[in-house]
Amino acid sequence: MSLQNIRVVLVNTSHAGNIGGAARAMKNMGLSRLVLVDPEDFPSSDAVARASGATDILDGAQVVATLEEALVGCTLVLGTSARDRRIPWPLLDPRECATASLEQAEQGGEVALVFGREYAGLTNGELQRCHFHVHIPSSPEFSSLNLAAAVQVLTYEVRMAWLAVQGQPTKMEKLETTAMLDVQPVTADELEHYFGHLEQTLIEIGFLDPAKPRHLMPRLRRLYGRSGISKLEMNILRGILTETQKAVRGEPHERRQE
Ligand SMILES: C[S@@+](CC[C@H](N)C(=O)[O-])C[C@H]1O[C@@H](n2cnc3c(N)ncnc32)[C@H](O)[C@@H]1O
Repeated sequence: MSLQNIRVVLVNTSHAGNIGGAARAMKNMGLSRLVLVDPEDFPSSDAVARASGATDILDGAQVVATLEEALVGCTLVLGTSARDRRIPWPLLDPRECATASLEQAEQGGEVALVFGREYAGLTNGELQRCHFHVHIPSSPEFSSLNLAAAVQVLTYEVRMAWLAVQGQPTKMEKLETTAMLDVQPVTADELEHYFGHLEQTLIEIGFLDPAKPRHLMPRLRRLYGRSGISKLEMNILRGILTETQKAVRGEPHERRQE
């Protein structure tokens, strides 16, 4: 499972809440290996609170004293930065970063996604330890994301790349039964039954005179034909017709509960 070869490294984080937020983001996206370089406040109840259930990631986090220790065994190191640095460096966007990470991990390599301090980011020395720099293309006027939000963006891209490699869908496939009915179009025969029901009801309420039908039904057919009606919508319309018929016939009817 290649995602296990990708670690998230947080360098010298000040706010424990951001560690929790990063853990939550990682777990949401299927990543599990968190490495903390010299965190200011960890373990911490703030981290647990922000992790919102991703406490297994916090419990399993490796705490080390230096970035060198965090990068032991890594064959690809990607350092994130909110701003341009003085020395130009090979730069990837988050999508390219995810593809490169997955390719490396699929080949059995070890990948580190490195994130900097809340107030100062990564130092130039730390960035120079990275093979590539990654910049999230945020607004140039306000380019710095919250640390946990930056982790979320990169891990999301990793997940999308991973799903593509696995051939797994990125859309929810199994809809609830009601939701299925809401998107499934009605068939021609269901529509025919509906038109029969509609015509009968229009006659019963006195809106359609079968002796002089004019062009009412063809016009209504044209109207419904344009609407791309779903099975659920058809069920609602059929229910309205049934209740209308009961009302004109003086039969008792049930109040509909939505
Ligand atoms: C709050 S930012 C640090 C901002 C810091 N003033 C700086 O100039 O780098 C904390 C960390 O989030 C990540 N980050 C925030 N915005 C980012 C962006 N637009 N692109 C890439 N990483 C970003 C980086 O890891 C950064 O070190």
